Amino acid sequence: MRILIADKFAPRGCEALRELGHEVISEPGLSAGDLPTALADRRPEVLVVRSTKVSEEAFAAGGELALVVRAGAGVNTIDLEAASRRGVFVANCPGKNAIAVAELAFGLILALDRRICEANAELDKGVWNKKAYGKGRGLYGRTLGLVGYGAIAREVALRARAFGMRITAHAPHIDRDHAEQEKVQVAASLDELLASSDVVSIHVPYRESTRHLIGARELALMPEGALLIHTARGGVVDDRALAEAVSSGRIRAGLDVYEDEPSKGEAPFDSQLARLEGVYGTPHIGASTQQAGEAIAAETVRIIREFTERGSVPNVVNLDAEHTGRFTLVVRHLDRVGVLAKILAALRRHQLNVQTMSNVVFKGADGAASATIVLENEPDAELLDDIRAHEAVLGADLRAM
Ligand SMILES: NC(=O)c1ccc[n+]([C@@H]2O[C@H](COP(=O)([O-])OP(=O)(O)OC[C@H]3O[C@@H](n4cnc5c(N)ncnc54)[C@H](O)[C@@H]3O)[C@@H](O)[C@H]2O)c1
Ligand SMILES: O=C(O)CC[C@@H](O)C(=O)O
Repeated sequence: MRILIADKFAPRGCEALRELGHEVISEPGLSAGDLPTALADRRPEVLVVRSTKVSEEAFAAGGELALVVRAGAGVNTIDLEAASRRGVFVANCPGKNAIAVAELAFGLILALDRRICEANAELDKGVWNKKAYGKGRGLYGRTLGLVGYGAIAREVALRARAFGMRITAHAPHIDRDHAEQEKVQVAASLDELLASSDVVSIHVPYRESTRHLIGARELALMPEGALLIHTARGGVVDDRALAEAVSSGRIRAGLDVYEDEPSKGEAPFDSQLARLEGVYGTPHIGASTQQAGEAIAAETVRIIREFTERGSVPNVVNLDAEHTGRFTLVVRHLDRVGVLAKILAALRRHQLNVQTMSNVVFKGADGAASATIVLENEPDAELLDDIRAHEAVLGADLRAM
């Protein structure tokens, strides 16, 4: 297969893909604007991206594309609807950079509490100012509020426990057993979490429903002197409202992501928010450790390998989970050419649409096989009789799901 890698990617990952026999084209400098032309010229079947946006236009140009791998967690940079319309699988690498992001989030928390950045900047200028910088509040016994409780938030919680912090979390679906085991309290609401936390750390994906999840109203709920850590995705926080809250001196913030951040590795960035005194900022480097890069590359290789060798896509994010069908038809049959086609022809005669289908073969030289066919509508008895009447069919059963 031809694989286009349109972002920086661990060299070990490129080598592993070549060892599997794939043609790998690495173009780390490609921008979102260049991507449609690159896809039309190179005609890859697989595209690997990190921050590079994959637009409707890119999907339209990439006629051969069958799989897009987001070498990271967030998939908001990929037009998933455009991918689904063309039957292109999109997969990500969930959790593989979670530790790296948690480490950065903690770096920001510690640095803000002790004002390490300003203290260091003054020392660099030859100024000794123990008086000003000896006023950290300390983390022990303070409350950390996690917005979202997925892979990254859990890693942050693990580290917070080591610092003796109390932890609360808010997310739509929290595994309460896991939370209890990890000594994480489930907040009754986002508002309650914001009002009761000394440090709030955000770990939710960017979607329509999480756009400006944290705006002026939510920021106003945070106690005086609290810290807001945002390493999730530009757009989850209303940056303008955050700039006002920080400018007022009520809260301070540690940020890795911004609403107007560049998608390139190097670019000018004239951000009023990032320049504020009460803001510590990093240029979207949460996932950028050598360890995370290698873990992401290994997962990307695994996804591509599964896809090319077995046709299945681990971590696929654009399949219709709701549309799983209501009836399962299990047909045991002789493992011969044409039997499945006959079963499908019977389904067509009865106007039944297949949702998912799989076929397994029993051990043995001249064996039998079993097909599992998931349907949305209930087949009538006549269809079952039709299928059972086939000389190569050993049995057919219908189950309601
Ligand atoms: N800074 C970086 O470099 C970097 C790296 C990796 C991921 N990220 C971002 O962090 C996000 C989270 O990553 P993850 O691996 O923890 O994802 P995850 O899918 O494991 O967890 C997401 C959590 O958010 C929760 N959630 C969803 N909507 C919510 C809402 N409205 N309110 C509260 N909680 C909500 C989910 O229930 C889940 O608990 C990613 O989507 C990505 O955008 C940033
Ligand atoms: O690849 C990166 O540098 C950022 C990735 C990160 O934002 C993610 O969602 O995994």
